[in-house]
Amino acid sequence: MYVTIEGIDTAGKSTQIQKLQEHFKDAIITKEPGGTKLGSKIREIVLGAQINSKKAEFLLFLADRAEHIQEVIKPNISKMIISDRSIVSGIAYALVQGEISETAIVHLNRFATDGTYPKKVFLLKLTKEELEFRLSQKKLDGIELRGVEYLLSIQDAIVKATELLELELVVVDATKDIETITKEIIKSI
Ligand SMILES: Nc1ncnc2c1ncn2[C@@H]1O[C@H](COP(=O)(O)OP(=O)(O)O)[C@@H](O)[C@H]1O
Ligand SMILES: Cc1cn([C@H]2C[C@H](O)[C@@H](COP(=O)(O)OP(=O)(O)O)O2)c(=O)[nH]c1=O
Repeated sequence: MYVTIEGIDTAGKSTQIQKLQEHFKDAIITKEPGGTKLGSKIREIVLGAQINSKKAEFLLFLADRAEHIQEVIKPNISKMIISDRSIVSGIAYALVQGEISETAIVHLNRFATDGTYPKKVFLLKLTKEELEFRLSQKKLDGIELRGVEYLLSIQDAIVKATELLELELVVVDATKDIETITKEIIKSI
């Protein structure tokens, strides 16, 4: 089963992926952007904050996604795959960005993935207060520098993205302690 862990920056995705890896020893653990050789190069470019064109940024994420689906997801689709982000983030960030129409965003993402979507989406949901606290604790990258309100609107857009793709969504309270969250996810998988 292909599942994805979604959430805004600092929601605890990497932390949970690490815990899930300890539990599901045979699972394929992967991520977007950066789950392939090409993807790690694209990741450096998109997070480097030197892109001016929003369309260029969107297309780079799509290129990362197409390579990831072909090289990692499709060959392992019968196994347990746990991904840190997916098409769901791709659609959510692009919806909030607002320069590309909803129809084009969904259509181009379907093109990039050949319609290979996660079976289950876990959203690690943060409150504004906890997001502010966690951001204050880390060095921010280009996307995170866009601010708290921006990230909270992404969180809502993640829910919208799962509706547009008709995916099963499990909302998890990301302010709970790490072990409780891991248990909730494992129970639901
Ligand atoms: N459930 C939690 N409660 C408190 N702090 C957490 C929790 N999960 C993660 N963190 C902390 O929040 C920060 C961001 O976590 P991380 O897993 O890197 O998030 P993401 O991968 O979503 O950006 C880290 O400092 C991490 O230790
Ligand atoms: C997958 C994807 C991520 N993003 C953004 C979300 C994140 O801010 C950034 C990289 O994601 P991520 O690797 O989760 O960053 P971090 O480890 O700092 O949490 O790219 C998009 O804008 N579009 C996309 O399609």
